[in-house]
Amino acid sequence: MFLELRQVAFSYPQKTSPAVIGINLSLKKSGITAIVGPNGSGKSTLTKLMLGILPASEGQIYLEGRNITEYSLAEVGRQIGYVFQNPDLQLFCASVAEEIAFGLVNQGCDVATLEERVNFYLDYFELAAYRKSFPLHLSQGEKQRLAIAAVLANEPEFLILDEPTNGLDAYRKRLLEEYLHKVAELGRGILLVSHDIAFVDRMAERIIVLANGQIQSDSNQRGEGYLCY
Ligand SMILES: Nc1ncnc2c1ncn2[C@@H]1O[C@H](COP(=O)(O)OP(=O)(O)OP(=O)(O)O)[C@@H](O)[C@H]1O
Repeated sequence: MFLELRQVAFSYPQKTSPAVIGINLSLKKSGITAIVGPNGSGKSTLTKLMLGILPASEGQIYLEGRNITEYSLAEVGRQIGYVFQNPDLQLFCASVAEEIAFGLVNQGCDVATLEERVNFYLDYFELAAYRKSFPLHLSQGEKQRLAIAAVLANEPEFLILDEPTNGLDAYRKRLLEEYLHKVAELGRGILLVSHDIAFVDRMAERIIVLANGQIQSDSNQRGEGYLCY
């Protein structure tokens, strides 16, 4: 298993009830899984636990068989690409092109590959006209596309995307879907957190429903009303 959670719970300080509790979950390295559930059901908290951003209050989380507490955040980041729910928290470079190049430069990517990849992602996500712009001056949908492009450009083995369709119009959503399907076809794993039921319906082969911090259902089956939460 790529990720394994055993009896995981997490409580935010000064909160009386836990944000997530009793989570047992295994994720393979391939395939598209979605986590859905009402506001405040613990979806983002769960993804932050999987990334080691938050420490579990109870239970264990294993990444490729090793306890997540044994990894640095940078080590987890090399294995799991994470698109934040709010792109403003993710974007920090001086220009759009630098934002896409940042992870690749850190990986020691050679100049020719770097240029090719940055140009590819600028083109695919229709950001080429903004390559020299300051990322935080883009529109919400452009920022969202940039945040996604910057993570995809690193070509991580596994991707976690928190509300990736936020701010995207129907056409850009379709482009994202096509790209994520291609990523999945390459054998890489994708975990989507989303309220966008039509998007989840088209993308995910496994759907985990969270309610009150607990897994309410976890299914590959698509029975009638499976997404009514
Ligand atoms: N930094 C924080 N400090 C205190 N409580 C928090 C914090 N972040 C989240 N919570 C609480 O933890 C619970 C789970 O929140 P979380 O953001 O994980 O839910 P979610 O399912 O992702 O919600 P949404 O669909 O609105 O994004 C909620 O009750 C929320 O108020």
